[in-house]
This record gives sequence, structure tokens and C-alpha cells, in this order.
Amino acid sequence: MGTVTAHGLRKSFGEVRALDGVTLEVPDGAFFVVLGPSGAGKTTTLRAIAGLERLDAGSVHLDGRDATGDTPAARDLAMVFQSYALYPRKTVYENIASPLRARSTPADEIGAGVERVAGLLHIERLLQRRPAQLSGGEMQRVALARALVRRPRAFLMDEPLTNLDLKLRVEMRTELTRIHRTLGGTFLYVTNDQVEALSMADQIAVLREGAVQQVGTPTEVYERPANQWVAGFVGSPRISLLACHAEGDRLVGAEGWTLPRPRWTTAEDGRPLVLGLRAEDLSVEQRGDAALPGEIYGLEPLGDRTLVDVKVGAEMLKVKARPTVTGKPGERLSVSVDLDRAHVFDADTGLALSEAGR
Ligand SMILES: Nc1ncnc2c1ncn2[C@@H]1O[C@H](COP(=O)(O)OP(=O)(O)OP(=O)(O)O)[C@@H](O)[C@H]1O
Repeated sequence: MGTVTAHGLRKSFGEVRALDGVTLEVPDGAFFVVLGPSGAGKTTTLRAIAGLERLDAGSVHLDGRDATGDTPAARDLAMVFQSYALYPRKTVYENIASPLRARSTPADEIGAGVERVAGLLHIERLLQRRPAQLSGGEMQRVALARALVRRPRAFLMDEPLTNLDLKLRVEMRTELTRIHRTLGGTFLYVTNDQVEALSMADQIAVLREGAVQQVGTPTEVYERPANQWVAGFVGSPRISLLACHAEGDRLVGAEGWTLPRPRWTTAEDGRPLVLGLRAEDLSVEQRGDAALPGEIYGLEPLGDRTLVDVKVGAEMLKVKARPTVTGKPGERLSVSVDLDRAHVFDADTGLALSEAGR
């Protein structure tokens, strides 16, 4: 078993409120990602669960048992840090073996355990080296191997891929999901990288300023963001946001445009709203009659696609287009909108308006 439940975690450092009532329920065997920008409280959450941080309030239950007062060792969790934290004077083999030695594991089991994880992480040929003789990517693999060599109740991982270059990071994402599938076990993983979260997680908790904004599958968080902030944080390129209000069966933009009002939008006429449109739900080709008038601001070729920045009055839309698209700044065009996929938020509260019905 490996369920981890954090309830109402609160923690302040002097004036800074790092955690403002964080509640998480991590099911046994999940790949659960806590996603949030720098300073959101991700590390503090993980450290609190690991028993490394004293809480002002809240509780931590492991496999249903209250572990709030337990020492880190008694919690039986393995933690991987961004900084690797390897022993510099020990070989890779000894680094990986150290958690097993600390628990007086028989020698033959240690050998078998190290070989197994070394194989899993493709680091067999590094076992006799010392950390100073490793690249950053190799050190990261060793740090992961050292955590994975045991079967703790859960693995806690604090941005373990941050120090890797982009290519290695992408590779390790696939490897970590493979390792999770192979080993089983509960992974609680924190990151500020939304692509990492979307590509690896079974479930994502989005954290902002010490408060959970939304918990859901990657699809739920991306397709049905609970509020404007989540919509803006998750997704690349960033969602375009346009000020508007409803008038009968139309949405009327602050910049003078109108669109048919999505049938699921529940808001009284005149209330300030924000229309959220993702780049892939917009098109510079003519499609249907829902369209916004604008002018090209710039083109950003990205190889497999080109992003077209379109000015709609003083506001900006990012539109995903074919790589062959052409156009000059200042050229007028009409941007087609897939309204079934649009998001509407209350401008005052930021909350998504009734999306359940679609
Ligand atoms: N030991 C500490 N003393 C004082 N303030 C702290 C301490 N640890 C964290 N904080 C503050 O608490 C807040 C949350 O920090 P935390 O490290 O949990 O965020 P994070 O989401 O992990 O950020 P990052 O992605 O940058 O690591 C921040 O404002 C941070 O400055």
C-alpha cells in the first residue's frame, strides 16, 4: 500500500505564508504531480509530507494512519532532490546501496537490488565511478536509482529533472513513466514545468500561493481549467484571454467584436467575463461563422507549426497555423473560433462558468 493524504497543511516562514491549507489525496500506485510556479509551496508540501518541515497546522496520513508526529525515517518514504545529494567520496554502487545498508539488508540482496535499478536506469557501466566523474544527467539517474532501490511506501520527487538539458529532460520523462509502470508504487512528484506534469501524471494538483487550485487528470486540467489562472498556467503557448460580456445570444468583446454565445455559458447579460481561447482552437482559415477580426502582428515559425500573433484591437490572440502559412504584419484577417472548445471565466472571481454541461 502507498496512499498519502495531506490535510489542511499550513506553514508560515515569518511573514511568508508558504502553505495556506493544502489538501492532497494521493491514491496507492498513482503518478501524482504537484504543479505550480516558483514559490507556490511545492517543496514545502513535499518536505512536510516527508516529515522534514514542522507544520503550523494540518495532518499527514500514510496508508490511512496518522503520521503527522512521526520522524522522517518512520514514515518510510524515499525522497529525490533536485540537487542529487550524492555522497561525493562513495562510488555510484555504494551511493545506490546506501539506503539498503542503512536498513541492514543482507549482502546478496544489496547486490541484486543495485543491479536491478542500475539496469532500469541504464547506468550499469557507471557503478565504479565517483559522482565527480559523472555528467549532470548521469548524476540524476544515480540519484533516482538510489531512491528506487528500496520499496518505500511512496517516492517523493522534488523537480528531479530541472538540472538536465531539454533533450535529456524529455528522455527522462518517458523513462520515469516507464519506471513507474515497471516498478509500481506511489510517485509524488513536484514540478513547475507544465509539460512535464501533463506528460507524466495520472493526476495533477495545481498549486498557487500555497493553495490548491484544481486537482484532476491532465486532460481535465487542460480541457476544463477550474479558473482563469489555471487556464493561463497550463498550456503552451499560453491561452489567449479577451475581455467581454454576454448580451442575449451573443458575446460582445471589449474590443467591439461579437461571437455567438456558447450555449453552456451561464452569466447574466452585462456581467464582465473573460473569453479564453487556446491556439489550437483558433484558425486563420475560414471555418464556420464564429470569427474575430484582427490584424497580423507577427509570425513565429516553430518547424512543425507556425504561431500567428493576431491583434484584436488592443488584445492579442495566439493562433496555431500550418508551417506554410504566410502573412505580413499589419495584414487584416479573420480568425475562426471553435466555440465548443472556448472557456469563459467570470472576470471578477476568475472562476470558470458552468462547463459541466458540454
Ligand atoms: N526555510 C525557509 N525560510 C523562509 N522562507 C521559506 C523557506 N522555505 C520556503 N520559504 C518560502 O516559502 C514559499 C514557498 O516555498 P517553496 O520552496 O515551497 O516553493 P516551491 O513551489 O517549491 O518553489 P520552487 O519551484 O522555486 O522550488 C516561498 O515564498 C519561499 O520563499
